[in-house]
Amino acid sequence: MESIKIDNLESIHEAARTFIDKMGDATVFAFKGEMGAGKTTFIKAVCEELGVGDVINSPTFAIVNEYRSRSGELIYHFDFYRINKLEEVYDFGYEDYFYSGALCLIEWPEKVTELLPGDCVVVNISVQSDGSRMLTIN
Ligand SMILES: Nc1ncnc2c1ncn2[C@@H]1O[C@H](COP(=O)(O)OP(=O)(O)OP(=O)(O)O)[C@@H](O)[C@H]1O
Repeated sequence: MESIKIDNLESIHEAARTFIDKMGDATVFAFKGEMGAGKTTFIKAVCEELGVGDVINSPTFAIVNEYRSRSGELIYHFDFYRINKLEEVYDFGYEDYFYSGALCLIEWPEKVTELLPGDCVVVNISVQSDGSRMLTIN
């Protein structure tokens, strides 16, 4: 397990670069954390560091947003918060995304636990008493 501390919003890009350095060959990342923990904010910083030029928003209404990195690689950003039944994810064709080899950054993976690939990396984001965030990577 590795940890990255994010002291404040000013240092989030530095934390995102540290995270990118640790990603290795993994492609599917599940970001867990309570509402407001900072999942969207951190994913946005990671995407910006990867050179995504598009606007990065939580895809709450779309389930998935698709971006391209500076080097042209596909990035999928999921938010499964509104998923109520796994069938909704089957219908949407999750395998085409999770097993595509493209980078998948997932918010609310708890909603689709059964469908996540075995080699999915879990990233927990927790709010500390001083407002900083602690990322733990498993
Ligand atoms: N590292 C950080 N330091 C300080 N504030 C932060 C940090 N990360 C996020 N925030 C702030 O916390 C708030 C919630 O962040 P964000 O929307 O990213 O949370 P979330 O985990 O995606 O929430 P939800 O599950 O509701 O989508 C925002 O106002 C954001 O600016």
